[in-house]
Amino acid sequence: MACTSPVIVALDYANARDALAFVDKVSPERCRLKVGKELFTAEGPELVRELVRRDFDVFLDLKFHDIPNTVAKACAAAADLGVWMINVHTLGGSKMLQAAREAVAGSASQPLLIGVTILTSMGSADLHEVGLPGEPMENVERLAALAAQSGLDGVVCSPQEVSRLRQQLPENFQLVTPGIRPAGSAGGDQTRIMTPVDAMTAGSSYLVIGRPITQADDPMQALDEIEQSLQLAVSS
Ligand SMILES: O=c1ccn([C@@H]2O[C@H](COP(=O)(O)O)[C@@H](O)[C@H]2O)c(=O)[nH]1
Repeated sequence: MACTSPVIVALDYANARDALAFVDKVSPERCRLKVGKELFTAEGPELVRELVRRDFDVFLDLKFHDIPNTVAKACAAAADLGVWMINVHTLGGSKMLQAAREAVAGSASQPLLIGVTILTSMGSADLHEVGLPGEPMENVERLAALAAQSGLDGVVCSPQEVSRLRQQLPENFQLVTPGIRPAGSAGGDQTRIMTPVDAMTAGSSYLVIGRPITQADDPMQALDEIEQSLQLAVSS
């Protein structure tokens, strides 16, 4: 059975043992899983293959950003792992994005190819520091348009940009949103945040959630509560 939940749990663990202790308690129908830089650097592709073998939809969040040839080769290697979604930084520019698009199109498994716009940890002062003028919103809008023109399947953005992007981009364009914080949970290093229900109401396709689940005293209860809040919002 396919997963109908929008929740992608970020497996930001230091090692495979800790990650699999969480994974053993969930099923592929219940949630999707994200493997990011920490876990991938520690454990490599074999853990990704194991999650794919267990039938999970895996988002391999390595945010490739390099010259077009290198990114294309990295995307092809990522696609060959059989993952469901991969990503690149849109700030790599259209040549890099199109090279990634062609590499994925030529792969056997053809994962969704998503472009990271502006990291959800960044506010306007952080953008100005690196020479990007304006607010996160206008930067995200510009980069999301570039991603769409370059043939990507969607973008990573904060939930705060979703309702604006929904008015500008094709209906089937995927809006993948980290920066999700249930009411009362710590923001940590995230700057542009929203609750799971508000993000879905705004039009997010997927909610990427890490610490509010994985660092909770009881991760399964935290996941349950998020799921229940989403179900209640749908039924009300
Ligand atoms: O702009 C981005 C892109 C990726 N992420 C990743 O999402 C999760 C969020 O984890 P939390 O613990 O829920 O903050 C994490 O793996 C990031 O690498 C992001 O946060 N923002």
